[in-house]
Formats: sequence, structure tokens, C-alpha cells
Amino acid sequence: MSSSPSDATAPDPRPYDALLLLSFGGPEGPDDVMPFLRNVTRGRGIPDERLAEVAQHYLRLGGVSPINEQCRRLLAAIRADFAAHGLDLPVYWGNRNWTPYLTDTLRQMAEDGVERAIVFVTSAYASYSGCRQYREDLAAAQAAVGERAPRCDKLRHYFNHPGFVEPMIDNTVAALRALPEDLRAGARLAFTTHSIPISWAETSGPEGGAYVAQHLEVARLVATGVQERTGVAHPWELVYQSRSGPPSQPWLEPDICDHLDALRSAGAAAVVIVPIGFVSDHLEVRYDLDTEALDHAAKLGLAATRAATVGVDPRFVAMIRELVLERAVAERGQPVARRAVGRLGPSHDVCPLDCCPNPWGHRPAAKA
Ligand SMILES: CC1=C(CCC(=O)O)c2cc3nc(cc4[nH]c(cc5[nH]c(cc1n2)c(C)c5CCC(=O)O)c(CCC(=O)O)c4C)C(CCC(=O)O)=C3C
Ligand SMILES: [Fe+2]
Repeated sequence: MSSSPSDATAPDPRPYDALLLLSFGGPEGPDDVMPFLRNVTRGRGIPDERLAEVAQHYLRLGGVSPINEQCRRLLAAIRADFAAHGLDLPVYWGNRNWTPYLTDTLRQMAEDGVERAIVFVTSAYASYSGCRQYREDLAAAQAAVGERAPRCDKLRHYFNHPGFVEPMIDNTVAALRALPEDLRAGARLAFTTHSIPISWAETSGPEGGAYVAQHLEVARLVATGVQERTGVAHPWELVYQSRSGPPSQPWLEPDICDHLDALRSAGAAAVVIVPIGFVSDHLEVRYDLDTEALDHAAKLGLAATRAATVGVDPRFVAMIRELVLERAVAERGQPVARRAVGRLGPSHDVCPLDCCPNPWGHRPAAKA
């Protein structure tokens, strides 16, 4: 093999020999919608009326979830970024709930000779749904593939990485600029994330309460960043969306639409909705915010825009490379710099055994 000048500085991913992009999955056509929803909600006690309603949300988009196209774009962007930086690491994609299923991807990786993968999940925060459930999915897929299945290490939570926070500041500023100019300075910021049962929020992260604490920190960081850019301290709140469980179980509140009512009653004239809980404009963003919440705001006579999610922002894609190399250095036992903004500091590499517990009982989980 001939050596070129760049070989000397090529980033070293060892001990990893592949990156796995692990996501939620979504239907690819109308016939997929109900089987997909059954995959998501098996054993979850979600009322039938709620399922029928969510099926309609997918069918309005032709039965195709936007999340798959977004994963394909992210995959392509990661590959291009790795190539541009001389990082020679194959990238695979697998999902929890739809094709390409994680088990099939892991089997392919084993066939290709992958022994140790680093895993990036499309969820930035600590919670059962966004952390442990993915690690359980990995353990189940490894068990299904058998002895040859690659070892899989999940990357740390990235909610407070500048590659996630900085694009959201820009996107919020852009959404403010899309409001009528005379209403801009008085606009409120409504940061949204997926509601989860309060009991899960309480047990999220190593000490509990991490789900809400991490979101409040990102909301504060984005609001502060916006103020640095515009000179205006917009009042802000963290609110919730996409609640699904039975009414008997308390979930995090207030819901975004109730919050819009409250803003209107308090005399607000404009609001920017900022979906900090999500990394791409998937169904919960396109339907629950762009259709439901923006329609509701229009009915109230409240001027409203929605900030874009990070998607394939080059800073977000570069963050993935940075986190992979950071973890590789750490696994090789070398000193490592871990970037994080704000007060909470960089998250742990390996989740403690009891963090984000499974509300339905124990299932084996991949360690990190
Ligand atoms: C915290 C969290 C995230 C963010 C972190 C992450 O990204 O992982 C997230 C993301 C997503 N949730 C998604 C879709 C759904 N979530 C559901 C149901 C649920 N989500 C929950 C939590 C979360 N969900 C919970 C506690 C339930 C109750 C059922 C259960 O106990 O698990 C249901 C069932 C129907 C309903 O009731 O809504 C669907 C269809 C999609 C795909 C969208 C697309 O297709 O574009 C994505 C990215
Ligand atoms: Fe966790």
C-alpha cells in the first residue's frame, strides 16, 4: 500500500471497526402503517382510539414516515464527512420498529466481519425510550444473531454537545425572523419534547430526573444563544407533545396546545415552537407541531413559526465523527477531551446498571 501525506494524520477509530446508526424506524407505505404501529406498541396498553388516530397521521403523509428518508440522508452525510476527514469506518443502519431491522443489520455486520461497533442513536437525551430501550434492542439482536454478533458500544448522550445546540440556536433565530417583524421582539419561545410518563421521567438517568433536567438545560442554552445573537431575552418554557398512554397514567405536561391557549390568555402575540427533543423533522414534528399546533395557534390568532430540527446540519454530522473518535481514544486508555456546553458537563460513556429502568420489567441490555 502506498502512503500519502494524509495517512500520517488519518483519524484512528480503533478498537471500532464500524459505526451503527440506530433509529426508531417508520412505515414506508400505507400497508406498513398498522403492522408498524403494532410493533411499536406491543404490550404497551396504548388505547385503540389513540392507535387509530396515529394511523391517520401517517396516512395523511401517504403512509410514509419522514424518518426513513432522514436516516438515509444522515447516513449519506456521515459517510461523506468520514471520507472528507480520512476516517475509514464503514457505516451501517438499523431500526427498532421497521426495516431495515436492527437484527438483520447486525447479521450483515457479522457476515462482513465486523467485531466491535460504535453505536449512534437518533435520541439525544436520557430516558427508557431513548436510551435503555435501544440498548435492550441491541442485546436482543445480538442474541438472535448469535456468537458472531459484533460487540456494540452506545455513544454518550449528546444533548449538550455544541454540534447539537449551536444549529438549534441558528434554527431558532431563523424561525424568529420568519415572524412578522413587529411581533418578533415580543415572541415567546416554546421548547417542546416528547411527553413520557412522569414515573419514567423520575427514574431517567443515573440519579433520576435527567430527562427534564437535560431538556431544561438545552432550552436555557438555546434561549441564551438566541439572546446573544438578537439582543432580546425572549421568555421561554419547556412543554410537551405526542402523549399517548391511557388517561389514568400521568404524563409530563403541559401539552403544547394547552400552552398556546395559556400564552394567548396571557396576552402573547407570537411564539416560536422549538422541537429540541428531536433530531429530525419526523412525524411527531410534521404532524403534532406543523399541523396540530400551528393550526391551533392560527385559530387563536397567535402568530407562530416552528424552528427546524438539526437534521443533517454539518455541525451535527461532524459531532458524530467527533464522538466516535472521542470514545475510541477513551477505549484505548488515552487521555481525551470531551466537549459539552453549559452546566451539566459531558454525559457518562457507560450507563450505570439501574439507570432509565424498563417500566415493564427487566430485559438484558447492551452495556453502553
Ligand atoms: C421519548 C420518546 C421519543 C424521543 C426519543 C427518540 O427519538 O427515541 C420518541 C420518538 C419517536 N416516537 C415515534 C413514533 C411513535 N411513538 C409512539 C409511542 C411512544 N413514544 C414514546 C416516547 C418517545 N418517542 C413513548 C413513551 C410512547 C408510548 C409507547 C411506549 O411505551 O413506547 C408511537 C405509538 C403511537 C402513539 O401513541 O403515538 C409511535 C408511532 C417516532 C417515529 C416518528 C416517525 O415515524 O416519523 C419517533 C422518532
Ligand atoms: Fe440511560
